[in-house]
Amino acid sequence: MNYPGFLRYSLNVIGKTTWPLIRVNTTNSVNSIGVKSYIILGGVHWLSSFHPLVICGPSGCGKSTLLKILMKEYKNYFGFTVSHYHFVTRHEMQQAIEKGEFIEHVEYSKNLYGTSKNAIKAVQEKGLVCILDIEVEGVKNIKKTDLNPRYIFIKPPSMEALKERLQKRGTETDESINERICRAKKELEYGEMPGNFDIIVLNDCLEDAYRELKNYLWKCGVLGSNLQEQ
Ligand SMILES: Nc1ncnc2c1ncn2[C@@H]1O[C@H](COP(=O)(O)OP(=O)(O)OP(=O)(O)O)[C@@H](O)[C@H]1O
Repeated sequence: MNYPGFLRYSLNVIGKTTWPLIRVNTTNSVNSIGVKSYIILGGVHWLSSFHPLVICGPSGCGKSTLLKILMKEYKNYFGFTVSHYHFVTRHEMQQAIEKGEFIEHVEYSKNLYGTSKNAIKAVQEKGLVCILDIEVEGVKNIKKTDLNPRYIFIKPPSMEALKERLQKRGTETDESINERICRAKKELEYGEMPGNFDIIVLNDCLEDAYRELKNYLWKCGVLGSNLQEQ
């Protein structure tokens, strides 16, 4: 069983030093001398300082699908915050934006969407890695802040495949699909520009895409090195 957020500490584990943070899974982990437990040598750091993850990609590329699998496999690691429409009046939201309460915000179809600092903080205070599923414009805004997340771009195999996925999902009208496809072209341009994202995951075969995403999360330390051994 994975420790819930508050119990996930940064530890120095016998036989190896893990940094900056590891997640301990006592039931399955065996350390270098074959003992199924850990001794805490280092200090305790809350995971709240951990880099958030920004996940971005054209509508229909499979962001939610991949995140659902990730959150199912690592139940107590991630907290989700979407760039959401706030159920307040437009005026109230504008005031909050002016006060600097939002880390990013964008306007689509005359609605304001945004991710508030409080929403991120609430996830981090639970000791979870905060996942932000946001649009390209939101990514651009986040890049101006000191949030310092890992940037992940999910890319569809082709425009045709993207359109087919949106049609099959059955959530959009023809008009909305066309709007999304139009927007996708610009988003792909931005997503594929070198330096804009830490990783571009091609979501053609879902299994391969998930493996690539997970490998990256291991590589950048979001998923702890001790878990890798299990
Ligand atoms: N690799 C894949 N192969 C085929 N279909 C896929 C694949 N990944 C996701 N899908 C399907 O494509 C559709 C769109 O996926 P999903 O809803 O996850 O996209 P999204 O990027 O989260 O979209 P939005 O930004 O609009 O929320 C879903 O019906 C999903 O089941």
